[in-house]
Amino acid sequence: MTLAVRGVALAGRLTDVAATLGTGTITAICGPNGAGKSTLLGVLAGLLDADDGEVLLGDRSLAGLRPRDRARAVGYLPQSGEVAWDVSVASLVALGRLPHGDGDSTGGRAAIAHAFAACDLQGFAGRPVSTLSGGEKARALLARVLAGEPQWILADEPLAALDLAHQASLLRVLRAEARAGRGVAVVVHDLAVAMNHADRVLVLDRGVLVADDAPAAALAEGVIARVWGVDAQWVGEPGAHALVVRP
Ligand SMILES: Nc1ncnc2c1ncn2[C@@H]1O[C@H](COP(=O)(O)OP(=O)(O)OP(=O)(O)O)[C@@H](O)[C@H]1O
Repeated sequence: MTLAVRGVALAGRLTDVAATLGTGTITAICGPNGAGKSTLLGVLAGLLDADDGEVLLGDRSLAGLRPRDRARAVGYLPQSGEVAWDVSVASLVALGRLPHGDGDSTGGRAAIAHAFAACDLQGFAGRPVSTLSGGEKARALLARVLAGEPQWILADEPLAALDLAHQASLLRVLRAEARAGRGVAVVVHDLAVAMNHADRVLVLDRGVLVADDAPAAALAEGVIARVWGVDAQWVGEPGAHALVVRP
């Protein structure tokens, strides 16, 4: 089922943005600081109300869904991983089953176990969240999203706090979730990650969607020069590109 924005506008943040995201794929949302990436993700998640336009899940308005149905459909991982209560990692991840109300059922427990394994959290179950490092907490918060088995995973800079191995592992997890039929949209600053791992890239510039295409086209050197104002060159091969920035 598609997730789409139509003519979305939010004063000073987004201007007439329209895009349709498909399940089974990873969409990267890129752009300079302040371009509107987090705002767009928040609108797609139904957490931010746009001044104009609408968000559609399939042919239904996201805003018209009951909160529980919306939470089952869309899992959102915010940029800043604040946890209001100092619960254990096990309790935090189990919260992902809240929209299903089945944390104690066989299916619920299996989903939680899958999320723990996917995020490499074995051994952390009893730890209070306040004692985790930044990267460990980021993995616990992602596990909460995965435990909910949402149709859509919307993640705001999920790689930012992760070391190299856990970045690679997270990208594998997101690819597996996409292969399983979910839709994945991630905000990323690392354009090489978007180039090598996304199926599609949206580029925002000052609130305007300026590219919506396969990575090689959306992140062409000319687009990077225009949007980021940086003289950069792609080197390497498809799937293993690196971006060389000329000073
Ligand atoms: N709550 C808010 N109220 C008003 N303006 C906001 C609010 N949050 C963000 N903005 C502004 O909206 C614009 C887009 O912000 P947004 O956080 O979506 O950008 P971003 O592309 O995610 O940036 P970054 O890469 O720095 O995280 C920015 O100019 C920002 O200052």
